[in-house]
Amino acid sequence: MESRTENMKPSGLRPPSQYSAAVPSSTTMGLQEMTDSESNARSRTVAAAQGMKRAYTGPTTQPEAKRKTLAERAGEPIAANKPSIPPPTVTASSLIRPAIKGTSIANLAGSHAQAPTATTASSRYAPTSRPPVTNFSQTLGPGSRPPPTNARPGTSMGNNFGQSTYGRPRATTRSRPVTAMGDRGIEGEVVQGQQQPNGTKLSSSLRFSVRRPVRRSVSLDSLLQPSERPRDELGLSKAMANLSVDDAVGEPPKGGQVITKREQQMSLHPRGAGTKGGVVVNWREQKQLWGQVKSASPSQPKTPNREKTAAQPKTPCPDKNLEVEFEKLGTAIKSARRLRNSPTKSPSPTKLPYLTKDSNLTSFTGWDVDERLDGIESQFKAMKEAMTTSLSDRKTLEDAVDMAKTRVVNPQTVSDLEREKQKLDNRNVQLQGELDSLQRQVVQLTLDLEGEQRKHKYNVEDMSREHRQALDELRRELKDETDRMQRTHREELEALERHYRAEMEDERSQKSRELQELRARLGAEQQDLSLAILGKEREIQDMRSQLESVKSDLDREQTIKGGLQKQIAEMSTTAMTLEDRNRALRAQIDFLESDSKQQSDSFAAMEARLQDALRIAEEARQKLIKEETERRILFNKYQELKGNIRVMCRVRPVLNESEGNQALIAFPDLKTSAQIDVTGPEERSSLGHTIRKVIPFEFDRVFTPAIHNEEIFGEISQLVQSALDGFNVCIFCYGQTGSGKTYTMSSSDGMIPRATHMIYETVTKLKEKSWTYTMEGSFVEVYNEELNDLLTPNTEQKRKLEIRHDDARKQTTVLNCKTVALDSPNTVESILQQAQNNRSVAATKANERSSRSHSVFILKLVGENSATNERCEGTLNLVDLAGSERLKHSQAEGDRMKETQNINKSLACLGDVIEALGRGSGHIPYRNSKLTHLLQYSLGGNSKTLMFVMVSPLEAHLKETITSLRFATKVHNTHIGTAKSTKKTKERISDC
Ligand SMILES: Nc1ncnc2c1ncn2[C@@H]1O[C@H](COP(=O)(O)OP(=O)(O)OP(=O)(O)O)[C@@H](O)[C@H]1O
Repeated sequence: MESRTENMKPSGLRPPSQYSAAVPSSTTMGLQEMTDSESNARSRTVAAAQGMKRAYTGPTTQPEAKRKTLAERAGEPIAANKPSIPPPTVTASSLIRPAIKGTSIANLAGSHAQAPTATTASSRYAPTSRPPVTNFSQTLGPGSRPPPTNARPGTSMGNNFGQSTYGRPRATTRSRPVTAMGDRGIEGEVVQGQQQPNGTKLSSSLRFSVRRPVRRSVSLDSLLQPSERPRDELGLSKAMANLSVDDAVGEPPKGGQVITKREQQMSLHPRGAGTKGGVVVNWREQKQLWGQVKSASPSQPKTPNREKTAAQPKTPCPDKNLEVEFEKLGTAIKSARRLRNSPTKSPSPTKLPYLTKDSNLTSFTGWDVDERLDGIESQFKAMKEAMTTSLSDRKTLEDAVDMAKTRVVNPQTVSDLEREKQKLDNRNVQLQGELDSLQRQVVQLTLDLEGEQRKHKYNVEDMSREHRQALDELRRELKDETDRMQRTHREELEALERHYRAEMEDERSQKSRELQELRARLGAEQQDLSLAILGKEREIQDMRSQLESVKSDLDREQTIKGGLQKQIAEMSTTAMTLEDRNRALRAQIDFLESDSKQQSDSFAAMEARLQDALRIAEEARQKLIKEETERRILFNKYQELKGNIRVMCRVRPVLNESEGNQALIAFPDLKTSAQIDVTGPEERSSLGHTIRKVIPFEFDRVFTPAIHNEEIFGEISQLVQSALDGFNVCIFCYGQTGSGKTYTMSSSDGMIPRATHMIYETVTKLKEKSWTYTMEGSFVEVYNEELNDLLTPNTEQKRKLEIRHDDARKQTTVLNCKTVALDSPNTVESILQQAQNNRSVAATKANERSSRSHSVFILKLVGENSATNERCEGTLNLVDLAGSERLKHSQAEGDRMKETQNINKSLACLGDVIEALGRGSGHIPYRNSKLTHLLQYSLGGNSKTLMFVMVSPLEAHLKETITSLRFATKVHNTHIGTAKSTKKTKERISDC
């Protein structure tokens, strides 16, 4: 057996002592007496080996197997002559493997000597499904089992009982001579039993030598066709194979013969016929025996075997034993299953040999008992079937034995057998000779083949060498070629690189030259362009100046053209008149030429009527001039009746939400539009309540935020007319910063442009009444009590302005002040723009662009009437006062504070002057401030003064608003010149 089997653990199902004691000694052991180790394939080997080891002291100590006598051999062909006996379908190992405690498959096999199990020992690793080996001869030949590997140990048939393998090299086992078994002997390769690691030679009796001869048998089978073999030889081979299988589990040899235990028990073994027990013969031994037979058979006594056979006590029929043992086995399996299913049940003491929970399971606690039991059961069934088959085979064999016995008894049969033996020997010798010649042929062929192989090998080596050399040569050439090509390519590459590099350098230098040229050209072009641009700018400036001059020329030409057109129109009118006159005169001439009296009377009447008409026209013209003069006097009286100093109030609208909350300002009398109610800030009443007073103010006119400049000018246009009539008129705007003074006075549709436009229109109309006017305008500002000329640019040297009063004419003149003749209405816009630019404007916290000076637009109007020789000289002063905010509120510092102080001072002086005028005081403090000094003849006397008090609608400016309104009320209550009714207003408390 294989050496590894020794390493296998012993079955835990039975103590080793039990099984080892049971195996070798008991020749009649039943199934129950077999240990699990024996029945277990893994343990079986050990058990067998141990058993064998105990039985044999060693192969070397055993005597050589006794050669079979002819008598012993005589019975064999008989059994072999029954080829119809079916081979066992179950392998020995498959029988052994599923066995449970107390069951020994070897014993089973031994007890049924008629059921040979021609399987290999390796079948313990093969399941029962392995295809059964029909018989020994069937395992040989092509297409049979695969050849065993060399690792396999020696066969069971030769090594153990035939001879020792000690000191016998394996190589010597090849090419064995023909054995006593005829063709079988030479078919099998005799393999020596292998030395086990423990030094013992394992018995191969548990294995079968069926596989071993396979390798050699292939060639030999091809040499010896089965059809050529005698039928009886085949039968003999099979019988021998069967015998060897059965004997595998047999006892040690007795007297040089290996006799199984079963053969000792039963004399019915087929090979026992004519002999005392079966002979264990492996192939090696068979070959030896064959030689022995050849040499010793003639002198071999025949009778002992026969006697031995005859003397063999007939063993009781094993069928019954088998059946009993099968029953026991079945019962044991059932019990085991029951025990498995009811683990709490104590095992019966009588069934101790079975697997119980008390069994020594330490080594196999991990086994799956159910699976194992299932396996055992299935294997048991298979075994049962095999045994059934074996029994039938046994019966057949028994019949054959009986027949053989009959032959033995019959001397004729013995002689027949001898003859047959002789024939067989002859045949064997003949076959041996053939085999020798065949072997020689084989050797020769082998030698030839080897020679051919050597030759071929040398040829191959030569060719491969040549090929290698050629290949090396080719490789060298290829390498050289590759190197050469690479060198060439490298050189070409370098040359190309040099070439392109040079080209690139050239290109680069050329490009850089071009770039430099381009840069130089670009720089020159840029210079030219900048020069051209400068020239163009100069041209543009020239063109602009030319355009301006052309424009002014055009204006002048247009004016001239207008005048000429007028003249043409007048001339054409005159021409038409003259033509009419001419026609009339011609008619008159014709009439006169007619020289009739009627014509003379008619002419005289017409002449008289013409004279009347001329007289009436003159009277009407005189009346008209007189009426104009009367209108002026009446108008002036009307103005004086309205008051020479008038106060109007204007509330500007809220510009946007960011300005803050709106003050509570009401306009209660929309009919007269003369009242304004301002709700004052919160106050504490005497009772401690928080109250807000509603302060009513009344003026000549109150303008709501919705009123535009046009409507406001309608109110002051009469004052402009007064100026045209020769009165001094002063219209000024008073109010805190941002209340809308400049907007009312100097904006594009403010009072100044509107007044000048009105004056132009009126002057044109007055020409019909023989009035011609000259208009001069000047713009000054009072800043920090200094007079500034706003029409002289700040860049120019400004001379100091001085105020001169002409008491006789009641006119004021400002020396060194630029005066502009207003010969067209457009001139006023340019004057206003120029003045606005030169006006002192500084940033304050109250208003970003607050006017820090009082500006005064002075328009002198001088009119002459050619018809009446009348002359009038009036002055229209349009004053935009500086912001009237209080110093505390404005938080002015430094220069701003000084400005504010001067502003407040001049405003205070204005109030004082107005108050003095109202009181009719003999001394009017005009000289207290530059402003009042400048406006001396426009305040008081027969001058007309209009003060606009400007009101901011914001809650934040409420206090300033009230202050301004109170100042305006004071002015409004001033009586200058004519009597004026004064109304008293009373404050009331609003609902808070
Ligand atoms: N009636 C109005 N309708 C529309 N906008 C107005 C009106 N009155 C004043 N404004 C605007 O209010 C702003 C302040 O007005 P304005 O400059 O005339 O105030 P001011 O009293 O002259 O201030 P300052 O004393 O600082 O010169 C301006 O932007 C102006 O256009």
